[in-house]
Amino acid sequence: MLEIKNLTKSYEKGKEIIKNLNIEIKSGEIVGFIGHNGAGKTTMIKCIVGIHDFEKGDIFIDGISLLEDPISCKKVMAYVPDNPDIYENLTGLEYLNMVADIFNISTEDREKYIRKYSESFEILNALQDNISTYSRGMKQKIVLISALIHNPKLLILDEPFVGLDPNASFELKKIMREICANGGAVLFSTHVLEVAQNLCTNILIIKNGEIIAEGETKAIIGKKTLEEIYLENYYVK
Ligand SMILES: Nc1ncnc2c1ncn2[C@@H]1O[C@H](COP(=O)(O)OP(=O)(O)OP(=O)(O)O)[C@@H](O)[C@H]1O
Repeated sequence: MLEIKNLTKSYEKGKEIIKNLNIEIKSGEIVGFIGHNGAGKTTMIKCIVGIHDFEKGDIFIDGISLLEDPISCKKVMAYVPDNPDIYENLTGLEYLNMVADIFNISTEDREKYIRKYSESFEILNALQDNISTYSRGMKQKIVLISALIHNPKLLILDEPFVGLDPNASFELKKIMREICANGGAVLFSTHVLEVAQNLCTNILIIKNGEIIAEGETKAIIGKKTLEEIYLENYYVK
C-alpha cells in the first residue's frame, strides 16, 4: 500500500533530515510511527503526502509513483496534519462540502459519510456553525471527517490523538481498524506509546532520520511494554 524507496530529504544543503529511508506498509496494517522530537516523523509524513519534495528516492502509493503521478496518489490517500488549521470563515459543513467537491464525491456519498462520521465524532449539531467558533478538538474532528470523506485506502495522520476527547479517540481507533479490515492501511505518528502498543499491528521507530526498528508490534515488544523497549534501546540522551 505504501512503499518508500531510498528516500533522502534535506531542508538545507548537506544536512540530511531523512537518510536513505526504506519502508513498506502492507494493506491491513496499522503502523505506529514513533521517535524522539526532531527525529524526522513530520518531515517523512510530509514527503509521503506530497507537501515536501525530496532529493533522492521515490514513494509508491498503492503501486503508483508519487513522482510520476502525484494526483492519482492523492486520490487514494488522506492526510491529517498535527495542526488543524482550516478556513475559519466557513461553516463545518461548507468546509466538508468543499473537500467533497475537490474529490468529486457524489451527493449521496458525501451525505452518507458526513452523517456517519459527524455522528461518530459527535459534531453533527455544530456543522452549521462557523469554524472560527470551534474549539481545537472540534476543528480536528472536521479535519478527520474531511480526510475520511473520500474513503481513502491509505490514511496518514500526524499525532492524531492529541486534543481529541476520549469518545473521539475511541471512534478514531475503530475507524482505523475498519479501514484496515477493508484492505487499506494506516500510518500515524505518536508519542503515546500505550496507544501504539495497543492499537498498532506494526511499529516503526525513527532516530535522527534513520529507521532503527520496524516490524510487528508483538515481535518488537516480546513480553515487555513498548515503553520499556523504547527506553532501553532507543532513548536519545
Ligand atoms: N521547514 C523546515 N525547515 C528547516 N528545518 C526543518 C523544517 N521542518 C523541520 N525541520 C527540522 O527537521 C528535523 C526533523 O523535524 P520533524 O518536524 O520532522 O521532526 P518530528 O520527528 O516530527 O518531531 P516532533 O516529535 O517534535 O514533532 C528537525 O531538526 C527540525 O528542526
